[in-house]
Amino acid sequence: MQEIKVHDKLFVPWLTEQTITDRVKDIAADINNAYAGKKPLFIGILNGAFMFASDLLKHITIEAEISFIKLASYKGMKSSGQVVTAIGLDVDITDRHVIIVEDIIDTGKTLHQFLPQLHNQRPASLKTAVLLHKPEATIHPVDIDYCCFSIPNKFVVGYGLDYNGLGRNLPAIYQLKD
Ligand SMILES: O=P(O)(O)OC[C@H]1O[C@H](OP(=O)(O)OP(=O)(O)O)[C@H](O)[C@@H]1O
Ligand code: HPA
Repeated sequence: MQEIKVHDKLFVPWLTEQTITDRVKDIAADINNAYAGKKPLFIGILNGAFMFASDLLKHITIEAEISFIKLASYKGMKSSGQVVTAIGLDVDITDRHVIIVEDIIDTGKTLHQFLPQLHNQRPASLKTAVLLHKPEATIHPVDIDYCCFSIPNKFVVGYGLDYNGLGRNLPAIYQLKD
């Protein structure tokens, strides 16, 4: 894999497509074991989680449902501090076993704000499956139940994650070059 340019910035390879696939399969197997017979409802957070949610669900072999909501807060490489719900939830989650599918926990602001709103709707259980976590950047605590990769506090693109709209279609993950 070679370094790439997205808008004005250079990015270096960080996680290959194969590395991601292997780990996503492991997480799916853990969820299959934990949720057999519970018909979980996966909720993917758009836009960033579209690729992770798609690949994860391909390896879910138990009965399950998926829906999506759209939350957004990032402008360029910075959190705007405001989490906006652009498309809301169209399913009743009361008494359901809910698994939130998110591409990245960075500052933690997005899920820290959103999870209590879901708790209020009284799901039977509420857990999180996250592709990437930046522990050094997380200042708003979030419980992560299934985490694919802990990564350093550097901006990343690819596999659903963007820099100002570009890079989401890359099948691997790249890190901002120093
Ligand atoms: O932990 P945080 O600091 O809140 O960052 C994580 C959030 O930021 C990104 O969303 P963004 O607002 O960029 O929207 P997008 O998913 O449409 O790219 C990402 O998809 C997470 O939802
Ligand atoms: O490192 C990141 N890359 C892309 N989008 C993001 N949203 C939060 N952190 C990131």
